[in-house]
Amino acid sequence: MTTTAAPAHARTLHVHKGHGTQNDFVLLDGREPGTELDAPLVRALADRRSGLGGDGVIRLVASEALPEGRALLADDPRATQFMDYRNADGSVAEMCGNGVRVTALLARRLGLWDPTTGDLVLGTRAGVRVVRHEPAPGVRADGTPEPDWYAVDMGPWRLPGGTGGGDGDRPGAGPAAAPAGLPDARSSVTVPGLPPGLPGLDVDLGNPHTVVVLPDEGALVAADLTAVPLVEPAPPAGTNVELVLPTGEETGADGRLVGRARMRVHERGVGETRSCGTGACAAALAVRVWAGAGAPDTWFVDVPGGTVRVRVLAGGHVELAGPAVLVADAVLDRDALLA
Ligand SMILES: N[C@@H](CCC[C@H](N)C(=O)O)C(=O)O
Repeated sequence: MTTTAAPAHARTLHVHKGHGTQNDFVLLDGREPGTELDAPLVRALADRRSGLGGDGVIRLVASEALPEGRALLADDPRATQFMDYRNADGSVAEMCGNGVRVTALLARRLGLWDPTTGDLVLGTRAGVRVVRHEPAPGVRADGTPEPDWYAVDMGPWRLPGGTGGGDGDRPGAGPAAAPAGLPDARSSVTVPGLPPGLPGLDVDLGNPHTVVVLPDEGALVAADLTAVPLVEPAPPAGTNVELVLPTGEETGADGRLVGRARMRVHERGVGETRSCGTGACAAALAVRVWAGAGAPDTWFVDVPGGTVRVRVLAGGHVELAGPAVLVADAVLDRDALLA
């Protein structure tokens, strides 16, 4: 006699879909049953043909539900919520800058965060991240407001050798737009469409990045990011590769210098995406390091999906700000999704 085991999970799965500058995510409310993530479920949700589609999948979950969350809570009892982030290929990543903003918006929608009462303190595998709400920066041509922005203290950044952020890490290696022969280059990066073996600077934002500064727009357009770039020596846990083109500096409203750069990115575990928040931070930091003394502390980074702002903060931290948007609530057929 055979018996039919009861399904381990409900046959439906309630999810949310959102993006930050078109870096898009499927999000789940960890309070709902059956939302524990594993690689097959993540891949199915992120699939753009047979699933809902996304660059990553995020579960907003009580920190006490995960070992990584419990470890954070011991150090910072404010971090009661945790961003469990996975790349589209099912791999676990330490951090996602755009994802933090969209997770903050989800926490707000779910009534788990009220920005009028204070900042959101969110646990991640890279540590605690503090999120501040910024009102919509402007209105669109049709008069409707742009989406609200969220500014995230992304914590400390690190260059090769474990050095932290700060002025002491700016050797003044020369103009940002002239990367050849930079003494800070620690990796050699080969991307189809570009000359082989370009110098790349490794920047740690909690997750790994390798930044290549390009000389002109032609190179930015010509780069073929359909395949994983070759980075040598091979980073042990892989890396996200940013191609960045500094496009100018201007004086901001407060009289301080503001830099601007364009970026394309190949994300570890995903492929080319239309934005990467940690990548934008890495790109701005690399350009600033290479530009040397007097380079701006604030950068606007233009990506295919929009614009984010990166600010170097005192104490070796960096801040990422940009929009967050939720576009859908959906109920999926779990069996069909995983079939
Ligand atoms: N899109 C994210 C980064 C996501 C993780 C990355 N692919 C990795 O594996 O490190 C961002 O906005 O930072």
